[in-house]
Amino acid sequence: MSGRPDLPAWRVLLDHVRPFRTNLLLGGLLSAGTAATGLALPLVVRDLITGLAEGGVVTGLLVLMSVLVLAHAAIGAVGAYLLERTAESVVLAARQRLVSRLLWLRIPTLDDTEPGDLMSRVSTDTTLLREVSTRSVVYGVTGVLTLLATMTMMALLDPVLLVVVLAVLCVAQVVLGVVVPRIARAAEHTQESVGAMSAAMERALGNLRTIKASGAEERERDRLHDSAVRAWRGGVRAATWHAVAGSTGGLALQLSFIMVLAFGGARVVSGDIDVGTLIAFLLYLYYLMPPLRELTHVAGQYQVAAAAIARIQEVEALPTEPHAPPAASPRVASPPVATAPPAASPRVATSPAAVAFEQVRFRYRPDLPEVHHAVTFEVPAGGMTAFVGPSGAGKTTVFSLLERFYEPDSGRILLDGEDLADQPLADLRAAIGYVEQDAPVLSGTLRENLLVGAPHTGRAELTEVLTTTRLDAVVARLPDGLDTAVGHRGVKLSGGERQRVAIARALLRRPRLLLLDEVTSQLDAVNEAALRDTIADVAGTTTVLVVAHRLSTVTTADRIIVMDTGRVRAVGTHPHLVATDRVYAELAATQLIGTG
Ligand SMILES: Nc1ncnc2c1ncn2[C@@H]1O[C@H](COP(=O)(O)OP(=O)(O)OP(=O)(O)O)[C@@H](O)[C@H]1O
Repeated sequence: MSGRPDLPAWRVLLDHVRPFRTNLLLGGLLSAGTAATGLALPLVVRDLITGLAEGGVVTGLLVLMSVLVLAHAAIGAVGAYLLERTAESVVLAARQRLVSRLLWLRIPTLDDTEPGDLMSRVSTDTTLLREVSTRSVVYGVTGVLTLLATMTMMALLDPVLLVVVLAVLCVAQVVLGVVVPRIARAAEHTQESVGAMSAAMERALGNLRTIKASGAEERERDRLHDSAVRAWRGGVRAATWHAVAGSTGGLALQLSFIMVLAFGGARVVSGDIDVGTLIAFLLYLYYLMPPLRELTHVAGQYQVAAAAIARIQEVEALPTEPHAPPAASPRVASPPVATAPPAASPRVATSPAAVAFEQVRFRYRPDLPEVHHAVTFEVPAGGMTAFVGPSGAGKTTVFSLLERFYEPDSGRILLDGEDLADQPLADLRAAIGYVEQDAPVLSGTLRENLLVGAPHTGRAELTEVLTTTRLDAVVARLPDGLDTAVGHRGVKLSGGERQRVAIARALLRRPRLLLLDEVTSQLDAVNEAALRDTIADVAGTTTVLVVAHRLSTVTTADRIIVMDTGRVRAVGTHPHLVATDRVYAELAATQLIGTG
């Protein structure tokens, strides 16, 4: 399946339908079979009536009629089921492909998109493929075949009258040529508005507390109503053009009828054709009506689907990260822990990683100022290293670059002396435990949250991590323990509990490199001290990098890297920096932690 946005919609549609062509063909044939059994029925009825009138035995015909009725119903049901199933399968495949793409989107791409809009492409736009991918294909094909067959019969009867009909239909075609693109534009507009509405909805419901606290419900409601009205307007416009297209087709046939009557009458008078031919021709003209109506409808449907396909194609064209599962579990330290089972301790089986930045320059987007100006530092394997410095200095960016959420513009980032750019992404991320600044917790149960990155964790290991992060008391307090649902973004937990859940989640991955971004900001003094002990413990077997505003968390660090406006200003231990670095000394002084 191609994600090229320049492909015409019909090519993309064919790509979507191709995997299901056998079912589609079968469904189409069964639909034709249903029509055939339906057509055969009147003939049997005619024979039956004739047979009855002549006093003959009609048992056979009655049986045949029953079989035809049953076959008609059964074939019709199976055909409809197959077509509907195929349509659902087309939608399912499109949704699965989009989901697989969205989860591997590159973070810079995600920074520039609205999640709600992307969600509406997966849920709403894919639904629009349903109708057009099966029914419309079948009706389109049968419509064209019927049209050609009928026109052939008309040509055989009187080619001159056929030319008259075609002339009228050509005029109608010109009108349709104007109308159909307008349906497309209206559909495009509707889908965009539905996307905007989903984005606004996601923004509102995802931040309802902030909106309520800011008293902004009415403004948000107006914004949502606006999007809904825009979608409605697009829908109404599309319906209007659909109606114009439908009546143009009908009108063209009525006009053809009048023209054929006039021209045909003249040809009968002049003796070119007989009355019977004219009547047969007029009957065929009426046979044209259903396929023409179907084809006009299909053209409209196609335009709506084309708008949805364009939006789906945009997602398919978004850049994604390469994805392959991690090669193996994180690198094992030598000698491996042979005496104790691996589940006994979450943190002894891996070897710590060394990290280095070499002249790293980075900006988030080409139009934004540089965030890292030749950042250089080295962190040996093991121990704890803290990043401190004013807000906006580029500390979190160090972590984002280590996770390869973004790529540096120049310079190198090394893990154990190997350039990150040369390491498979999945392996790299498997080696890193990352606790983000706002400690995100996913909706679901506490257990799901803890095990999201390490689903095969043993009970002993989980219990140990819960104890280390002091979550055991929290779990004991919760009504369903680990199986308690934590709510959207973990709203049912306190800020400090969320931070500890995020830390436990990272520890359970047994990282070789642990990145902790502002993880003590919401902890009370007791829990902060406990976490300090945990970090010190972890730092024995894992390289721990910490971003901290509170210097109390980092005074015991093995080294502190002071960053300022995208540069490394100084590196050293707390006492060394207090004595030698003005910015650090000021930070230490303002936080009243003493300078010793
Ligand atoms: N996704 C992003 N897109 C664009 N600019 C960004 C993005 N993330 C951060 N920035 C900018 O990059 C700069 C450095 O941000 P960073 O988060 O690394 O700073 P920080 O030192 O961690 O700050 P803080 O201590 O406040 O968390 C800031 O000016 C910020 O506005």
